[in-house]
Amino acid sequence: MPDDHTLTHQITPEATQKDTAGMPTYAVELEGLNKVYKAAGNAGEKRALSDINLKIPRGSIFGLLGPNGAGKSTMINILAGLVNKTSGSARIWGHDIEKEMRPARMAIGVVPQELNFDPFFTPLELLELQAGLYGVPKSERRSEEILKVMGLSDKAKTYTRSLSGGMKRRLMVGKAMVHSPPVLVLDEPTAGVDIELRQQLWAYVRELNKRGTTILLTTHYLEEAEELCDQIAIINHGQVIACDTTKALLARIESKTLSLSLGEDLKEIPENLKAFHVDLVNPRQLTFTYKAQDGQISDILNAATTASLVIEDVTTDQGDLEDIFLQLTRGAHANES
Ligand SMILES: Nc1ncnc2c1ncn2[C@@H]1O[C@H](COP(=O)(O)OP(=O)(O)OP(=O)(O)O)[C@@H](O)[C@H]1O
Repeated sequence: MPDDHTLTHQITPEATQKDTAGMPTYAVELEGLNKVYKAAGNAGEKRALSDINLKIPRGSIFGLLGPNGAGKSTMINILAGLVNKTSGSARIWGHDIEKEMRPARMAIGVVPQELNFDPFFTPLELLELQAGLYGVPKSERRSEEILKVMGLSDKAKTYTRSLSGGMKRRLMVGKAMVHSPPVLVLDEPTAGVDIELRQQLWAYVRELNKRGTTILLTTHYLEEAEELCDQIAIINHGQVIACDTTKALLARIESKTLSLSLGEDLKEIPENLKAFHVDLVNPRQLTFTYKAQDGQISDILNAATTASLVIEDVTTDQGDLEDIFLQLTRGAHANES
């Protein structure tokens, strides 16, 4: 048996790639990707993806964010080969999902949202079965190594139904890694799990990424994307409405707020303040939203003084992805109407 380092390293993409120079710049590339679901009978069509262009850099942790029905699952299912695209192209690890179906499939592992294994199998049996489905020859299987990396060695031969929630989730990740894919897709990895378990899963994801696996994750938890992802794409109504590094996305948008607590009731926003993005939250509170990088804060305070406001307190808030998301989706709706 190889030593620990080799064991853990074996499930990484570097281990399967002999020549790192031959690796693609982008782990996943989508070009003009469209999906229209044809409904049965006369129910019409549903456009789920509209001209999606996306490049996911090799080695990144890439977040796909969007509200319910935005098209995230459709995109993932196309990559996983579970849904046929209507038009456009998708490449995984440089392989076209249609023209080079097999290498494309081998390059990706998908961890679905729902636990999808038989509770009467043991983790070891499950991984062996999955490896068989992927046609991994017995001599190349690494079930025990994977269990070790996922912290499940001592549970290798117990029924999976007796595993804790966290162990089951880790086993799902292990199952998606049996064929050593360089790209791992996690669909809502921490939906409905408690904070401690979420932290634990994040640590595993980071670890896999550090060893070279490119991670694509969908999430509703903006905090999760902010915490884990290098880059984020926000999709809404089947369209990419923003795609940037997490840092740039945070800096780019009007994400800071400045709240003024007033000593006297204010009936309406003074004329000279209307040039700013300002809300009269209640008669005693005015909230300004501004771009972090614009340095508008002194302009706002000067204007508030000119308007002779009685200011009792000033608070600022950094803003987070939730704010960005709301702004962007609001913008998208405005464009539509
Ligand atoms: N098999 C299908 N037939 C018809 N319409 C579908 C089908 N699957 C999804 N849709 C529709 O396509 C759109 C995109 O759905 P999708 O499941 O990809 O969104 P999502 O972003 O993954 O949402 P969620 O976060 O709720 O999982 C939705 O309007 C959905 O109703």
